[in-house]
Amino acid sequence: MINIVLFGKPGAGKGTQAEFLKEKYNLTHLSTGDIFRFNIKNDTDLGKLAKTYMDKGDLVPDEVTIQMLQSEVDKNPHSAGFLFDGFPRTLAQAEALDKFLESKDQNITATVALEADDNILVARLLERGKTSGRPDDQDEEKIRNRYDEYNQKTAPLMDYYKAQGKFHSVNGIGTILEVNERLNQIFDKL
Ligand SMILES: Nc1ncnc2c1ncn2[C@@H]1O[C@H](COP(=O)(O)OP(=O)(O)O)[C@@H](O)[C@H]1O
Repeated sequence: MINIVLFGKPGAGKGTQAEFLKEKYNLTHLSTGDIFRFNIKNDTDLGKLAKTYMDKGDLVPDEVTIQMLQSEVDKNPHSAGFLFDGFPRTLAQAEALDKFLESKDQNITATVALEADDNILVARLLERGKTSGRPDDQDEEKIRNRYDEYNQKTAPLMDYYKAQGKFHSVNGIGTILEVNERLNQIFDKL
């Protein structure tokens, strides 16, 4: 069983690459952003709560996110492995994930970061906002806030995983297939 964390700033291409990786390596793809958006669309209590944070580009509180993620993992008891996309995003989430997996005699196999320059990413997000309908993609201030959240809360996780010898990174600039090929090279060695 392999459990992978896909890292990257907003717009780095995590969702796009996860679609390829989940097929090729037979992984269950869990995107916390997608799960929150699904709940918002269906107007659930979780969706209503998450929306107040997401619309501003803030992170949803840890307790809410961790609990949601754990219940999604538990919905897939026969999974051959998970591809976590957009989770963990804080140190508390990373620690909770380690503990949770440990309670199931599992662990994180590796984390892979998609690296890209902020200016390229902001342009990508504004472009995506024209068609995605996502309020957090349509306003440069909200986008910049997501980068601030990332730099303050998520970037320190790289050191957390480096210390465990589980950190890899690939250049996220190039065609979708080029980036996919770089990721496959890492995944094939796990
Ligand atoms: N692990 C998480 N912890 C807290 N909030 C999260 C988490 N994952 C997603 N969110 C919320 O969902 C929003 C969108 O996430 P996501 O779809 O992964 O987009 P992106 O990485 O492009 O910003 C985030 O800005 C945040 O508000």
